[in-house]
Amino acid sequence: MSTAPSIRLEDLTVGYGDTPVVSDLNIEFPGGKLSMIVGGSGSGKSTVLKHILGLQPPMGGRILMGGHDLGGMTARQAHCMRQRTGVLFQDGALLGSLRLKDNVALPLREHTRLKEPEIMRIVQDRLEMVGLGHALELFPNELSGGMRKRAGLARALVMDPQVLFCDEPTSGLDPVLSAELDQLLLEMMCHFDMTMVVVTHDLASMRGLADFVVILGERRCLYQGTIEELEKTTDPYLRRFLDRKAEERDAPRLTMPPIDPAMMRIDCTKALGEKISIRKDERCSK
Ligand SMILES: Nc1ncnc2c1ncn2[C@@H]1O[C@H](COP(=O)(O)OP(=O)(O)OP(=O)(O)O)[C@@H](O)[C@H]1O
Repeated sequence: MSTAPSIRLEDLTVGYGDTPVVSDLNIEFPGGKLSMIVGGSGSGKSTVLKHILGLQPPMGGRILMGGHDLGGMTARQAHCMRQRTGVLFQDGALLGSLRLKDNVALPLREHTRLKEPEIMRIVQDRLEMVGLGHALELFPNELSGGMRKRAGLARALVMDPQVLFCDEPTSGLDPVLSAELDQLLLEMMCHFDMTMVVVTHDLASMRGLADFVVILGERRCLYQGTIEELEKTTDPYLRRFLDRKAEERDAPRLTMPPIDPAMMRIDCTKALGEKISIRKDERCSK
């Protein structure tokens, strides 16, 4: 049974200035599952993600993570929430002046009191998980596009997140690398008990990965539910999304201890209550 938080959008309207991009979203991304937001270019996928990440205030409605209203949080609660949230940006968002090991270590140095040897152990561990155990000393410009994405994933996972957001993780990758990254995301879902929300254009990824799908278009939510239900739809607009071969979902089971809560700078269990706390067990419970 997953302890990862659900993310609920209630009557959410998002946009810029006075112009709504997507209106009246009522969606619950289930806790411990992998959800995908898809839709045509300009349908508002990134805008919705930006709002869930708290980078923009909503025009209306609210966003709840694990039952906590993001709009009503204290600064301390918001800090804790961010600490438990990983984000994989399209290009990995690595700092060019830092070696890979230091890019991945950044959140641990910022948010924990862990000593350097322990930080390096975790960094090495995460980089090995994404297949970059050999690349600690490299700078971002010495990595391929696929490696940069995997490095960004290692950094997004270094704080043992309960929620991971990915913005177009397979963009710019060829089909083989895309499939490898999909497989890696599945492995990470298994390894970390977390809620993952992925924005994508990639229908093969959607079919291969998603437990829950949201399709945006015409300034609203056109579909929310499972892939299985989506496959049965006769809606002409939605049928356009359904023209690629499904991929096998088969994630290996991995194990690794989480970061000791005593090593966190702020006790988020106290700040956020029981609903959002550092997990101690229940790996791969799905
Ligand atoms: N910072 C901004 N200010 C004003 N309008 C914006 C801003 N960012 C995006 N938009 C507009 O919001 C709408 C939705 O854009 P958004 O990037 O969310 O779509 P998307 O579905 O992610 O598109 P794509 O798949 O092409 O990345 C577009 O009409 C875009 O022009």
